[in-house]
Amino acid sequence: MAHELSYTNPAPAADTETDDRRAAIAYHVREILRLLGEDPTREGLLDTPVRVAKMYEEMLEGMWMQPEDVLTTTFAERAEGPVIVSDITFYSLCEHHLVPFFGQAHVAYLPGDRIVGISKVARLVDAFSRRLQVQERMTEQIAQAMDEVLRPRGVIALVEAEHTCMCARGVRKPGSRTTTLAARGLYATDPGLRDEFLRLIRR
Ligand SMILES: Nc1nc2c(ncn2[C@@H]2O[C@H](COP(=O)(O)OP(=O)(O)OP(=O)(O)O)[C@@H](O)[C@H]2O)c(=O)[nH]1
Repeated sequence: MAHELSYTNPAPAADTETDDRRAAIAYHVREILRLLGEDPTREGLLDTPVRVAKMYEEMLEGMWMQPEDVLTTTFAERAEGPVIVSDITFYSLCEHHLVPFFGQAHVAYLPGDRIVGISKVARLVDAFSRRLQVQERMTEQIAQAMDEVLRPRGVIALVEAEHTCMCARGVRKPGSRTTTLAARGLYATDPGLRDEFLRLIRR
């Protein structure tokens, strides 16, 4: 569905809103601790609710990042071959269980008239991983944003991840990995380019 790829997120909250939100989340975490039979006033748990609130702010900071603000530094260069940024480690938060999934993203593009600063590709992965996510949507969003902002001849994103909701709980299959792939432009139509990409990232 189109809206799933939307990058339109709330604008960053004002400081007072951030403070209010942090206090409200901490309040609810304290209640969860109580419901779990814990004593939230004991020393080890005293600061936990605020820590958890800050953790969500950090792990979800991509919610307030727009791809066009991330893919900022570009240079007028023509490169015939692909640019591949591989093994970009990311941590995301599964929207079904609110536990992490993490792994590596590999992104390649065939530049149009401009190349992008390579660190910006890793920043883009952060912008989409640090949200409540599913792996398929995250992969599509990376490819889509590269395509829309940079207008390359082609782009491909491959994400490999371990989901703690599958490893530490539920079906309990540690070590299982999920791979997702999204392609646009020439990478969507030319199997040879896909094969080259997979060979160059050694998968
Ligand atoms: N496709 C996809 N599924 C995901 C992702 N993250 C978590 N899931 C799955 O979301 C599903 C949620 O299933 P439910 O049956 O509603 O939840 P559950 O009872 O906790 O399921 P189990 O994990 O099988 O115990 C599970 O199959 C998860 O493995 C993801 O990124 N992509």
